[in-house]
Amino acid sequence: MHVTVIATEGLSKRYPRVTALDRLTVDITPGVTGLVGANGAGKSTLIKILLGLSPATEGRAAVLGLDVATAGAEIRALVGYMPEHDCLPPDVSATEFVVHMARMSGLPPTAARERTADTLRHVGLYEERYRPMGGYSTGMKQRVKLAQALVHDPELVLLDEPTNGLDPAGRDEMLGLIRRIHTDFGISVLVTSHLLGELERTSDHIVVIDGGQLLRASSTSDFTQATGSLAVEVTDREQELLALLTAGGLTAQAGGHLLMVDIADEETYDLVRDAVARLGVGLVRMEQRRHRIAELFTDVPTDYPTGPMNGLPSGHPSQDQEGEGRDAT
Ligand SMILES: Nc1ncnc2c1ncn2[C@@H]1O[C@H](COP(=O)(O)OP(=O)(O)OP(=O)(O)O)[C@@H](O)[C@H]1O
Repeated sequence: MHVTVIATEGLSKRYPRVTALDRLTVDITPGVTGLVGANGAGKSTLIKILLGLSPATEGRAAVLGLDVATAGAEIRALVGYMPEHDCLPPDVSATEFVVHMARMSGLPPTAARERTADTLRHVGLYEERYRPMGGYSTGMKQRVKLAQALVHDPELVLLDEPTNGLDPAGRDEMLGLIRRIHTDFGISVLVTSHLLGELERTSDHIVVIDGGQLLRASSTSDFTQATGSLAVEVTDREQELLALLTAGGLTAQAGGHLLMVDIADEETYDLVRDAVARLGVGLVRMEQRRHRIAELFTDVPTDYPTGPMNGLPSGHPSQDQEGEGRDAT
């Protein structure tokens, strides 16, 4: 087991007019890692460099301990890749296609057929797998793309925008499948999305890039760290409770029967409980509001077509994806 599945150091990719990656240094450990960034942030560029398909302009990167500059073929034998765009031949069935991809990865014919059947079943394609893919829904095509990334039993899969174009139910199913790639098979996953909210649910670690630069890399729990506020709902006398808490040195706001109390430290809970007891009012609930990743980014563009939970780290409204409006969760 590699302690670091992906490591980059000062990695840059410059095109004549655009710097797609700008001195990116990041370590990615085993598990599910979400790579978040607006359209054009450099996610696909990073994936192509990691697969050894596109040379970096400067800097270094290693995948499973192998140098991307010299060991591209070895890396591609150990890594599965799900590309962002539709790339499936319409006249071929999922079974034929995935068997072909398994053979390309070096599996002998019988193993390729067996692995194909298992993998297609795993991603939820059954009888449809014998029909030409031209008639498939977007969700079915995404599943085939996922299956071909998994068929040769890789150590790591790189999934480029796997939820693209899916409706909310399809997206949830895809996110569940992605999670299980790691929990059921122990395969590490790097999954990209411009939607922070969905990666927060799926990933152990989150890496945020913007304009080709690293904005943040940490565990998902650090992102969602509970430093926020305590929601306290009482049956009545909320203004008196507010006065008591404020007198006790806490910062709080009241609205209706609900008070939002800033958590100063562990004692905050005791102070709230004691004040409620002193007033003799009923405590309906007391719960901590966790910050969600998207709330950490304050400069969400106002013209972005989705709700705030899917906010982006900077102002790059989505322009070129087929599924606009699909993000309303
Ligand atoms: N072959 C290329 N030639 C010139 N510029 C490119 C090329 N490939 C990508 N770029 C530019 O590099 C930047 C990063 O692109 P990249 O595709 O990596 O972004 P992304 O985060 O994957 O976004 P998306 O989800 O839209 O693909 C963009 O400004 C893009 O226009």
